[in-house]
Amino acid sequence: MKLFSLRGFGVSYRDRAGMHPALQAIDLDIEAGRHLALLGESGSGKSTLAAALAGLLPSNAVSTGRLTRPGFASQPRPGRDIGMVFQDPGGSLDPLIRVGDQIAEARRACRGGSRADALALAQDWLGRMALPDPHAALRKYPHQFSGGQKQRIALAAALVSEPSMLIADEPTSALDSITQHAIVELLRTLTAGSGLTLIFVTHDIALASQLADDVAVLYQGRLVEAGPAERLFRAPSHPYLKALLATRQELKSLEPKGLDLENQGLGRPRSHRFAEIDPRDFSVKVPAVGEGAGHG
Ligand SMILES: Nc1ncnc2c1ncn2[C@@H]1O[C@H](COP(=O)(O)OP(=O)(O)OP(=O)(O)O)[C@@H](O)[C@H]1O
Ligand code: NI
Repeated sequence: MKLFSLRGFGVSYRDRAGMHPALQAIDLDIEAGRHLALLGESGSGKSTLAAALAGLLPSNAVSTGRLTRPGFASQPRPGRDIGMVFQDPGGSLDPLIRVGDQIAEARRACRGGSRADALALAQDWLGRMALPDPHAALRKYPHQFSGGQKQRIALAAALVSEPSMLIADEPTSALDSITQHAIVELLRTLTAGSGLTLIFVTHDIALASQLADDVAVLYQGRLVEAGPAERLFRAPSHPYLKALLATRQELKSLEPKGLDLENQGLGRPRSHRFAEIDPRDFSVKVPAVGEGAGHG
């Protein structure tokens, strides 16, 4: 089943100087239950496309062409039908509200129920997100957690209302690479077989390969490549994707051998979908900022 269908879709942003196209002539279908990575460099239009799908374009955005949502009975409601997580956990979390209350209120706003039940669910979700001591976490504030932990909390708040779809806009790009891969791996295992449709925005091809069924590549506001991840990574046709993959090869050849972080128990991803695109090729960095090193 198609959740979204875009034909000749475009978005421009209006300012005093005029209209600035951010997306042009996008033809794309998004299937329910699939994991789509939106890949592209900074400014290529990824967040604009994610916002358009969520129905959250800012007021100075003007869209053209067609965007239909055949998979939704009515206009999907952000929060209830579509969960969102952003790069900055501040975009998803309120610094002044206890973590438990935030997640519980997200649940109640969408699904009702008692506060006690919602808090129990909040604790449950924090546990699924592998947050240490989920019970104690309920009473803490966001600043008492590390960046990686905050993103786990933001994910719990987005998923607690059981949306049919999650849009994650570079949810890990502010984190160190080991934490990034740990969170993406968590997202992959949590969503595997759940039927949840995932749109994962990233400029990181290694992260994309870790969880995507399908990949859509944006370049300067245009969709230059889209299809099953396996095929695209094996046989890229657009020069931009080819260049990205070539960079990966160069990094690989520069990399010192024998840095086996996995055996040092540093939370490296356990499995990867594509042997040829191994996230580990990118992620050998000094693991100074570890997950679990909270600030509080
Ligand atoms: N609210 C806005 N008002 C005006 N222009 C915008 C707005 N949001 C984005 N743009 C412009 O639209 C273009 C696409 O931006 P967008 O944020 O969608 O790209 P992106 O691929 O998500 O980039 P990044 O990886 O840096 O997040 C850019 O030129 C950007 O400056
Ligand atoms: Ni963006």
